[in-house]
Amino acid sequence: MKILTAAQTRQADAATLLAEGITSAELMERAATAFCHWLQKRLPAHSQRPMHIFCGPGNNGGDGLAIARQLHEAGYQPQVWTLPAAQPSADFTLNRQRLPAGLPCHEIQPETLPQLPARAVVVDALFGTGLSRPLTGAAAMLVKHLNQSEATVVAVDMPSGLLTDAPQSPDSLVVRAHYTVSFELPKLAFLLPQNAEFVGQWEVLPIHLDPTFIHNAPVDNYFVNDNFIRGRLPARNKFSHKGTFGHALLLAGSRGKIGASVLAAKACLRGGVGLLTVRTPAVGYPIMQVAAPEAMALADSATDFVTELPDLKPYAAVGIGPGLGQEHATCEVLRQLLRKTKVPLVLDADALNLLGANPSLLKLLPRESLLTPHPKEFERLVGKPARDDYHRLEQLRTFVREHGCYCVLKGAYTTLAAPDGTLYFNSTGNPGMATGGSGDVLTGLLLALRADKRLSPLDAALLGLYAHGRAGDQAAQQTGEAGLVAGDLIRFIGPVLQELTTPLPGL
Ligand SMILES: NC(=O)C1=CN([C@@H]2O[C@H](COP(=O)(O)OP(=O)(O)OC[C@H]3O[C@@H](n4cnc5c(N)ncnc54)[C@H](O)[C@@H]3O)[C@@H](O)[C@H]2O)[C@@H](O)CC1
Ligand SMILES: Nc1ncnc2c1ncn2[C@@H]1O[C@H](COP(=O)(O)OP(=O)(O)O)[C@@H](O)[C@H]1O
Ligand SMILES: [K+]
Repeated sequence: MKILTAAQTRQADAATLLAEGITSAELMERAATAFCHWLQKRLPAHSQRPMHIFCGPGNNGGDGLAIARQLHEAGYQPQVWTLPAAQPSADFTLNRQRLPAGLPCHEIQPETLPQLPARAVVVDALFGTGLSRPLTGAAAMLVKHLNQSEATVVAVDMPSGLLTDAPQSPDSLVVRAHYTVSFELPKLAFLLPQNAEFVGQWEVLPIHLDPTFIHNAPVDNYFVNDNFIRGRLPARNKFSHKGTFGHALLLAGSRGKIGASVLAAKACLRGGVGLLTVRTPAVGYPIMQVAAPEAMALADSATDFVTELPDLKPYAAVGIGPGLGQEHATCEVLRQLLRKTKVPLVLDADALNLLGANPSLLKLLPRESLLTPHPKEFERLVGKPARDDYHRLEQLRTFVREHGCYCVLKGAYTTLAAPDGTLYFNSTGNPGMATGGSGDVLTGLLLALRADKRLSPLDAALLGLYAHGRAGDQAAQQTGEAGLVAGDLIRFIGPVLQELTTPLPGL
């Protein structure tokens, strides 16, 4: 799914009007109907909860007025409030005129702000994608009032005051919505942690914007949902053998962190790798042999950490990092690996910390390597903290372009950056996965997919992220989010990959 900018969203609206030969008011009606269906499913007309719809002067306010009319027709009894405005938009004016006489509509004045008890439902239709500057005056006062109330707030398209694809100044007022109901495609603002307190739980409803426009729109950002992943994982050929899916090498573990290497190894095996060899410090050798008998273990001559790089000839991909530690000798293993490898690399955890601490190593990074930092590891890699989430995304684009690599910034909506700077925001996963070892599982899974020669680097990374999150979602259904541990993810990897496998064409 593409993520359009605010400007592209306007163009998509215009293209739709042209392609379908409809008026902007008709498109607005479509958005309002979609919103009302959403609300009606959750809040029946007979609930008797007081409802206040706040409308701005533009088309977001126009949406609010059309929503008020439609809800009124469906038996709700909303109160409508409009901001004083010199030049409301044409569709605002049209929908203001279309409000039925029996529907109360007031202009907002400081002294007439309505009481908003906890039972009240507020529809925020003040500003959407057309916001061009921080809120001031009556709008600012109203947003303060909404945010101080305990009412349930549902934002139309955007929480008012939030910019669609750029940070607003830190002291700007933004509505804190519990729900944001948007149209057609997700907005970049919804995907960033710093906006979570405003956006709340969000949803996108289809309003059938022109598919040709969307198809042709050049974008820097994609939202990775089920449709976007379908068709990327080919079915296994009947005559495939273990060589088809590659022999992976994993360098992981140190005393006290052998568990990380076990989690990564098991995830790699469940990810469909043909063969797996794990280089482990001597202390991990018996553990690995017992915990993951399907993997071959190569014991290092050192007891507590990895000091030797095996001969790389047999391997189709190499993963390094989980539980590795940052000993000097281990750093030298990483240096040799970066110098010698001719196959895809997956780098995680301490391998990334070593890269961050030794800039000379970063220069050796082979092109198309896949790095999987969480935000702190990413900060160490680039050497300076991000000003905010938008700046971090810019740092991410710069980093992948400079190093010709793929980089996965982990978190909710884990973000994959491709070497050309395109960003892919993953849609699966849940906060139950914020637990030690989830990242090790991801590394193992990505290693398996990078060893599979049938997959491009981009498809391997996208599939890995999506399947990892979906395994987390399925695991959490059984364990609950709090009860989820990283090991639970592993047994769902196989079934999830099966679900994502492209079936034979139907007859
Ligand atoms: N046009 C269409 O065909 C559709 C538009 N839709 C709605 O239209 C919205 C976009 O409408 P608009 O482009 O009119 O934009 P908005 O309604 O978001 O706001 C624009 C208006 O607010 C003013 N404004 C911007 N920032 C302000 C500020 N800080 N303080 C005071 N005034 C400010 C502008 O001068 C303009 O009058 C979308 O978010 C969506 O809700 C939907 O109905 C879908 C279809
Ligand atoms: N709130 C969340 N929503 C979705 N996924 C999450 C969330 N929190 C963490 N995750 C996922 O869990 C994994 C955690 O990885 P990481 O931070 O490296 O942990 P560890 O080092 O303990 O393995 C990442 O893949 C991340 O995307
Ligand atoms: K809004």
